[in-house]
Amino acid sequence: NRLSQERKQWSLSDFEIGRALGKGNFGQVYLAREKQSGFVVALKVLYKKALADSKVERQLRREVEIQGNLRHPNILRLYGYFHDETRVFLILELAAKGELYKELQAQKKFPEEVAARYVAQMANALLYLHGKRVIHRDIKPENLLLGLKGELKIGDFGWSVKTGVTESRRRKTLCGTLDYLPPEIVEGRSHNEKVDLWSLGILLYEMLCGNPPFEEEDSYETTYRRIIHVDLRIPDHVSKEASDLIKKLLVYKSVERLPLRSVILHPFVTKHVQQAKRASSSSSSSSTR
Ligand SMILES: Cc1nn(C)cc1-c1nc2c(-c3cnn(Cc4cccc(C(=O)N5CCN(C)CC5)c4)c3)c(Cl)cnc2[nH]1
Repeated sequence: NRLSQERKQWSLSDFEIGRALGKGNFGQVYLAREKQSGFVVALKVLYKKALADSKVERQLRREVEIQGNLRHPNILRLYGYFHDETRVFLILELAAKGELYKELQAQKKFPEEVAARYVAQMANALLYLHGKRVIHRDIKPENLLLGLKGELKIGDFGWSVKTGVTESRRRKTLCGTLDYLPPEIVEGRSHNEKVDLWSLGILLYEMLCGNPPFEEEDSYETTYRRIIHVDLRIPDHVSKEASDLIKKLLVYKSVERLPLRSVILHPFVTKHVQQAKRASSSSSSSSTR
């Protein structure tokens, strides 16, 4: 479609703006329709003043650079961007069913088969990202959206980094909740793409239990201590397969965390999720029935 034409100079007059869909730290997101093609998008409006005050321009540039080059069904497309004197506009794929965290708030917790489907979709998206040497670093419900068929879409790359072979030593300014951060980040040590495996474990726990595992009522220090001690308590209502997968992801030593390929093949996932048939098995099977 026209939107994905590279290097088109977009401007606000190319769009009809609809209702506000949601808002975040630096701006709002509106439903919008590109006038020429009628293509409906989500237009994220960010205020330059707010971005400058919080020194996140570099982060925004990285977000646009990274997300603009990604193509995956479980990653929200960034079609392009433009700016005027006071605002930056990101032209994003519309996730028809909105924000995952609102769904999680409404339902308190998800049934295991729903959580298993989201874990499989996250694992596939992370396999794709890590294959391109991108670490997301901020996997949590607030950054996840839902497409038309209820499929999960990673919607925010504000904290992602493209790393070379060496581990990323970038210090993460610890703003917001610690809940999803792995020990190596809260302890300020070097970290690599295995931070996303930890966050996937936290996400699975929160989807099944309704709260992240190390959450403490407004006590940063206690959360910090529970993370570095991996002080994990899994409620009895969680199945043994789900509990096993959580324990294999929430491991202090990042090298010992279950690799993504094993996550996709884990009994908790295979019990609920029909894996895409491997090409060889489907083509080789002759119809004997
Ligand atoms: C359809 C539909 N129905 N409803 C009720 C909502 C939707 C819907 N929303 C979106 C949205 C959307 C809207 N707001 N948000 C949340 C939002 C909005 C603006 C900025 C942020 C933000 O700053 N973020 C950075 C911090 N992390 C934690 C978080 C990100 C975050 C996302 C997008 Cl991007 C794409 N498709 C959508 N579809």
